[in-house]
Amino acid sequence: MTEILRISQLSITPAHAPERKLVNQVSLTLARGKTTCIVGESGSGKSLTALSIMKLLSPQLRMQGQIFFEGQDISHYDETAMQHLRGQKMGMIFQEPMTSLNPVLTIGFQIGEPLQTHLGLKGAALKQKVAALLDQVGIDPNRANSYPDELSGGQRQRVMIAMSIACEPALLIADEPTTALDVTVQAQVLQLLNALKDRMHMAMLFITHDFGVVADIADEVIVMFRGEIVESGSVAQVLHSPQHPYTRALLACVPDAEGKKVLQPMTYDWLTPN
Ligand SMILES: Nc1ncnc2c1ncn2[C@@H]1O[C@H](COP(=O)(O)OP(=O)(O)OP(=O)(O)O)[C@@H](O)[C@H]1O
Repeated sequence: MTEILRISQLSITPAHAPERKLVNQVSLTLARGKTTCIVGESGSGKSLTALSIMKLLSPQLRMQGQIFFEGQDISHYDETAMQHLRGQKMGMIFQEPMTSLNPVLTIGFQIGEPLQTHLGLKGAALKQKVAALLDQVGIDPNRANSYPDELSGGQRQRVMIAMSIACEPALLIADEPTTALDVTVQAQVLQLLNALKDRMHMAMLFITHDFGVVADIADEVIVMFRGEIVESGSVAQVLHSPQHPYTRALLACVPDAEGKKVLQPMTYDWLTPN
C-alpha cells in the first residue's frame, strides 16, 4: 500500500468554544489507487474532516492534530504552500458545481486555469489539454466555449471533475458530488470518477451519506458519528458484518429492493454518557 495521506488525531473546535469537539481525535490513512468513503448522518463531521486536509476551514474554527501528505507534515503549511498543493496535488469537488464555477467564464477557460497556474501551459498546448480533459470526462470538446448555465447539472459536475483532475492530483476529495443529481446521472458520474481514479492511480476520499454509493465505489469505509470515527474497515466488512450499533442503524435506513426506505427507530443506548 502506498500511503498518500495520513491524518493523525485530528480535532476541530470552534475558536470561541474549545470544549465543543466538532471533530474528535480522527485518524485515517488514504492509499494510492483506493477509494475511502466517509459515511455518517448530517453534522457528523465529514465535511470538516475533508476541508481540514485542504486547510479550507473557516477562520472561526481551530484544528489540532497532524496531516501528512506524501510523507510531508503539512499541518503547519501557510496559505502560499497550500495554494501550491490545492488544484495541483489535491483536487476537490463539491455537491453543487454552480457554487464553484464562475458563471461569466467559459468552461474551457475555467478548466484551463489550473493548467496555466500550476503547469504554465498556454497557447495551443493549453487548448489541446483542455480539449483532452473535456473528452476524458465525456463532454464534447467543441463545447469548450460554453458557459456553465448552458450545461446540465451532470455536465457541470463533469466540468468540475475535469478541473479537479487537470493537473493529475495524487488525492481527489469528493464531498457528496452526486447528491444533487438524478439517479441515472449519479451512476454515470460515479462510474467516471471510479475510472479516472483507476487510470490516474489517485487516492480518493469520498463523502456521502448514501450506502448505495458506498457499495458502488468504496474500497474502505469510515463511519463517523458526532465527530468521531465509530467504525472503519473494508467495504465488505463494514457493509456485511457491521460491528457498531450506529453502523447497523445507518445500514437499516438503506432502501430495500423496491426502493422503499426501511427506517428503523435508532436508539442511542450504546452511547456512553459524557
Ligand atoms: N464554521 C463553523 N462554526 C461552528 N460550527 C460549525 C462550523 N462549520 C461546521 N460546524 C458544525 O460542525 C459539525 C460538523 O459539520 P460538517 O459540515 O462536518 O458535517 P457533515 O457530516 O459534513 O454534515 P452534512 O452531511 O450535512 O454536510 C456540525 O454540527 C456543524 O454545525
